[in-house]
Formats: sequence, structure tokens, C-alpha cells
Amino acid sequence: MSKKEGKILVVDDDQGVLYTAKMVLKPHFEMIKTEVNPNNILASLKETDFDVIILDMNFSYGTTSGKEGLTWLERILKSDPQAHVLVNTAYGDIQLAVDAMKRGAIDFLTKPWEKEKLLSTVRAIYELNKSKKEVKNLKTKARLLHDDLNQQYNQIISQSPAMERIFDAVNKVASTDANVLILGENGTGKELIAREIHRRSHRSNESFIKVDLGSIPETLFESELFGHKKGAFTDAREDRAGRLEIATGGSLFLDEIGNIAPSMQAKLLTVLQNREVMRVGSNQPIPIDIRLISATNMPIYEMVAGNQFRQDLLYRINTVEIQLPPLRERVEDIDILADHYLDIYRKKYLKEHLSFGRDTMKKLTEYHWPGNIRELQHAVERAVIMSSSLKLQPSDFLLENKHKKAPIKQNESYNIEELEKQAIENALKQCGGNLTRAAEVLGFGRSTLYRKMNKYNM
Ligand SMILES: Nc1ncnc2c1ncn2[C@@H]1O[C@H](COP(=O)(O)OP(=O)(O)OP(=O)(O)O)[C@@H](O)[C@H]1O
Repeated sequence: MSKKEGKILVVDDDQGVLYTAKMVLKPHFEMIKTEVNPNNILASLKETDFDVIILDMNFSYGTTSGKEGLTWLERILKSDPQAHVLVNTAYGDIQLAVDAMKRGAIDFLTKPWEKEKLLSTVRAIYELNKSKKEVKNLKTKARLLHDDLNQQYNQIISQSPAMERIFDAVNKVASTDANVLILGENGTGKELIAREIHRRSHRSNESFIKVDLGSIPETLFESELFGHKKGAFTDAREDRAGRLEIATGGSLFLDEIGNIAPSMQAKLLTVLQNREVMRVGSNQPIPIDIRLISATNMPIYEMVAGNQFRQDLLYRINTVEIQLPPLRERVEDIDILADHYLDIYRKKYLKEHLSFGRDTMKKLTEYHWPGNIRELQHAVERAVIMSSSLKLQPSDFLLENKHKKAPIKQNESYNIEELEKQAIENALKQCGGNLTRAAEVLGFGRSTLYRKMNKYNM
């Protein structure tokens, strides 16, 4: 072991034994706690997560039966079934050692101790415990990755100038560890972009862990994100690592971050600031090393202005911001995306010869696509399933009228200055009065924005 690790509890009523344990083990382990009174064991276990507990079998003066030790062993294992208890028996008392092992002790030592034997036994148990913990974390990780692989992730398809700018930003930011906030309507590809950032980052060999904050009930928020200790609440039947801990080394994708309750925002902020988590029911900090990518379809700046989202949390997550345009603002992408999905679904539904009819693509490119790419994907899948001819007709796409582009209002102004003033007002509103952001959204420099606001008496 290079850095000292491992927490050891030694319980014995003989001060000499405790002194020897400290002397032998201290140079090799992070913490050696000694306890003369067995009545304090359970309190110590609540305070610290010990890797090895060395337990004497006799405490009352003159007793040798080992009954007390067996009782304490049972109590320890009842409080923490995963505890690794190493029992101390008198030399030659094999029957007691066997009894203790049957009741769940991990190994036994005989007194008087041989120092080398004491150290090698404790070390072996510590390594075993560490491996078990690692296996458990890996199992959780594997489950999350498996869930992930079950979803279909396609390559990013685009030929629009609007998306060119996005790819440029992704290229620049991917190799850094900067926190990224992706904004955009539902179905615009926020998750796809988050995965792309991870794929191009130096963390790509580690996991990409997604947390859908919109679907986690407030009561489970802390345990899902930070993990819990066994017994921390009714359903906590065993120790479990949270998503932040599991994502360590890789990227954590917090989807729907605009949906979390204010009290949870405060807890998340603390964890991100301190770069460590504490599992629910534990007071032991665990360091985390994650690249944070967040996404939301909510008007996050308006939410900050309305005190629904903490400004300090926003500043923590938005080192770089990527605003994904809705599909209606990248009409150039509609036909290649439609072709892409047609290709997928005609194979899936064994209709290889199906193609788009003449007017069909026109209908698709004119539509407003409020559900963006996801809506287009579902519309093509549905049309492929329902079509009974070789060409997909406009009528195969049941696009709701209410989703059509808003008609141009009568009396709508075409005066450039009025339009510009209106655009500035809208941008300021959208950005919660943040001038720097509003200037970015408008494509002006900050000083130009000031000048124009002066000009329009704003
Ligand atoms: N440019 C693209 N090329 C190909 N497929 C895309 C593209 N953008 C999005 N998609 C697909 O559209 C669907 C929705 O994308 P994604 O889940 O990334 O959107 P989102 O913005 O995260 O959605 P939500 O806000 O609802 O969580 C996915 O199936 C995704 O693969």
C-alpha cells in the first residue's frame, strides 16, 4: 500500500493487547481505533465504516467461555451484515474459533499474537473487503451502462449552418474539463450532444452516467445522486454508491436540471463546490472527479430572475453554454433526417422499397416540428408502419394543424427599428435581464447592446 488506507477497530479489555495492535498496525493503516468497553462497539460502527474489526472473545474478568464474544459478534453482524470481524481466541481453543466462524466471523487469531501473523491477517481481510466494495461498485456501473446500451444512439446527422456552429463549440469544449450546459427544446438532441462531448473527451474510456432529474422523486434525490448507507432509511437494505460516485473518472449528465426543487439545488451546489459527496446516513466524505454536462428545456435565465433556480448553481454548471436550435430553424436538416429514419424503419419493418412520395417531403419541411427530431423520428416510423403503398404520401403523416407555423399577424410591423427594439426586449426577458447573455443571444457585442438600448430609450 503506498498511501495509507483502511480503518481498523480493535476491541479488547486488555490495554496491553490494544497497545500492541496500535504499534503493529499503525504504520500500515489509515486509522486504528481501540476500544476497551464492548458496549461502545455499536456507537463506533455508526460513526465510522471500519474495514476490519478485531474482537476479543472474553471481557468479564476471569471468563474464558467466549460467550460474550459470540454475543458481540452477532450484534455487530446484525448492525452491519457486511462487517469483517476477526476474532481473538485463546491459544488452542479451536472449538470457539469454529463457532465464531460459523456465526459469520471472517477469520480468527490466537493469543498471544505473533506480530507478523497479526499484520498479514488484517491486511488480507482489508484487501478482501476492498475488492468486495469494488465489485459492488462495478456491478452498479455495469447495470447503468447496460441500461444505457439498450437505448439506441445514432450518429449526429446534420447539414445546416446552425448545427455547424454547434459542432464547432463541441470540438472546442470536448477536450477540456469545463462544465457544459446544453439548452434547447425537447427532442433537439441535447443528450446526443452531451454524449458526443464525452466521446471526444479524455474521459471517453470511463463511463457516461446519465441522471434524469425530471423523473427522480424529491425523496429519492439524495440517495440516487449521493448514495446511501445501509439502514439510512427503510428501504436502504445495503450500502449503495450514488451516481456521482459511480461517474467518478467519467462524465455525469444531469438531464432536466431545470426541474429540481430549490432545496435539492442547494445540496447539489454544495457537492459540486466541495467535489465530494457523503452517502445518506454517513458522515464520511467521498471525493468525486467528474466532468459535468447538464441540460434543460426550461427558460433557465427566467427561472433565475423569478428565484426558481439558484443563480450560483447556474454559474457553477454553465462555464460553457450550448444552445441547440429547434428543428424548424434548421430546415436544411429535415430531409436528411427523414431519409435517415426512413432507412432505419423500412429495414426494421421489412419494407425495403418504400420511399417518399413527391409532395411528402414538402409537407415535412413546412411543418413546425414542436417535438423536434424525436417527433420527426416517430412520425416516420408511424408512416412506415401504416403505409400500404410503395411511396409514403403526405396523408401518411398526420401532423397536427395546431402545430403549424403561426400565421403572420395582420398589422404586424416590418419596420426594422421596431423589430430590433422588440428583439432586444425579448432577449432581455429571455436572459433574465443579463446583458452579457442577451448580447450573445442577439449576436451583438455588449457595448453595441448598450448603445442600442440608449437609442431606444430602454
Ligand atoms: N442531429 C441528429 N441526428 C440524428 N438523430 C438525432 C439528432 N438529434 C437528435 N436525434 C435523435 O432524436 C432523439 C431525441 O434526441 P435527444 O434525446 O438527444 O434530445 P433531447 O433534447 O435530449 O430531448 P429531451 O429534452 O426530450 O430529453 C434521439 O433519438 C436522438 O438520437
